[in-house]
Amino acid sequence: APNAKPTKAAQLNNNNCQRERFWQQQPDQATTCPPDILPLRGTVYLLYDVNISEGFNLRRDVYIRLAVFVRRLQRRTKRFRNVRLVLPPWPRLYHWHSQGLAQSDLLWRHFFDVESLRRFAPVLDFDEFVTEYRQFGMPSSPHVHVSQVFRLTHYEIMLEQGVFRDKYERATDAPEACLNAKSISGGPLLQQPLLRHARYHCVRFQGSAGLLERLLREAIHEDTVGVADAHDMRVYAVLSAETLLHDNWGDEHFWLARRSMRFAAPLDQVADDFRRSSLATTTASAGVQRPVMWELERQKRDASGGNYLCAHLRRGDFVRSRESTTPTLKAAAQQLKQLLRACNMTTVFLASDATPYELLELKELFYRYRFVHFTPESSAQRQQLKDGGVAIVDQLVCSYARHFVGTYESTFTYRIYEEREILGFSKASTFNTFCKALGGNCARNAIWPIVWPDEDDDVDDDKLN
Ligand SMILES: C[C@@H]1O[C@H](OP(=O)(O)OP(=O)(O)OC[C@H]2O[C@@H](n3cnc4c(=O)[nH]c(N)nc43)[C@H](O)[C@@H]2O)[C@@H](O)[C@H](O)[C@@H]1O
Repeated sequence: APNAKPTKAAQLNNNNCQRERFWQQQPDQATTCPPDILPLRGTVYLLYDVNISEGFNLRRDVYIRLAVFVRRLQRRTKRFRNVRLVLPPWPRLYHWHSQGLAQSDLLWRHFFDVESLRRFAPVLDFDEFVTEYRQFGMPSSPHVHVSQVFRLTHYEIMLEQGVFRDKYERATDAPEACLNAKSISGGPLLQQPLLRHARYHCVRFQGSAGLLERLLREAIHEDTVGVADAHDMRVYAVLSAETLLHDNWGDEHFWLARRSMRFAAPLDQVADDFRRSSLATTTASAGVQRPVMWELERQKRDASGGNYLCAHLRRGDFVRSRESTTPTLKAAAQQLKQLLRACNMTTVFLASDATPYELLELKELFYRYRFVHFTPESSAQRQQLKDGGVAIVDQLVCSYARHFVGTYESTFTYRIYEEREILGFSKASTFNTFCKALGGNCARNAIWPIVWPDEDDDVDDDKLN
């Protein structure tokens, strides 16, 4: 009968079919799914979290470690064909000082273009994961059940007879802070009260993300011994994921993942508008490449940039904890003026976490120049961007500058270097570092240039086994 309620099985099958189409990115192919479509069985959801004290830009790097790992896992091994990396909601970070903004539990799509991430690796924003879990797993359960949680911690001694070996072990004799699940973050797993976990392990871990494959296989094996449907859905979580190293730092896979990290369109728009109105710069006039999709980017080194110098001057905790390498405001201004003269420019854009008082002081030091700084134009815009979004706008404005200088050992600066590498600037205009004092012989940041895939290389040549 046409109005009969679909059976539970048919409903589930249809759900599975819709999910399959979602992942194949063919949403419009058919209005109804064939009834005999195979459900997406054996999905493994990998949740992860990063130590609460880590900042935004290190977290971006940890994402790349996991995205490269999960993409490779999915492409290479049948068991993990349906692996999904779940993006951890952003907790309120230590550096997000502004009051009166809703700054905890932010989804990744607030900052990043998740569809773009998804074209590199199978990732889900947290709410998408919960929806999938409910639809295809346990529709009636109020909680999401994580089978096993692995909290990573370092070995006390890293070298064995002078050799660094990749290894891990479940630790029963680790410090209390690791062993005690309750002390993870002083709250629920990933700060998400709806997550419930069964087994919790403290794991000494040393090595790259690739080593997680063995850990996951062991966990799946333990969970499926004697279970009727060994290919049921599974959820695992890795905590303190910053412990993982890159499988191969700076190779073409790293850079594909990095290029797929496009910012959310509304943030891009704010940066675009600001560059146009305050710095008379557009994508075209800066001669940078920004095709709609990152897959269309090509090797390039001739971007000219807008007619301004950008400085990322890290203050805040750096002033105290990195006193020996962080310049005073006066020393920073001296170095910038020297650069302005050398580049024959009169405008400086400053990205900084400086206090309003420090900004005023800096502005005075540039009285003969044009000193530009981004602040949201209204309280509504501040509410929309939040502290994390304002920082991204700063990074985007610096990425389009003719010349850039950043702060020693700041991951915020490193992400700007990377963005400029993708946009096509010369290395000389990008990899520059403030010294403690003008004319000093100082340590500089490392230069890690972009690696483009060979035109003939198939970077997706991983084989299923
Ligand atoms: C050594 C480590 O350095 C790490 O900092 P570092 O790598 O610079 O970079 P991040 O880890 O991103 O942390 C710095 C945070 O401070 C704010 N911030 C820094 N510079 C700017 C800027 O130019 N504009 C705006 N709007 N905001 C800025 C922003 O919230 C950013 O995420 C710290 O996270 C760690 O706690 C530790 O101190």
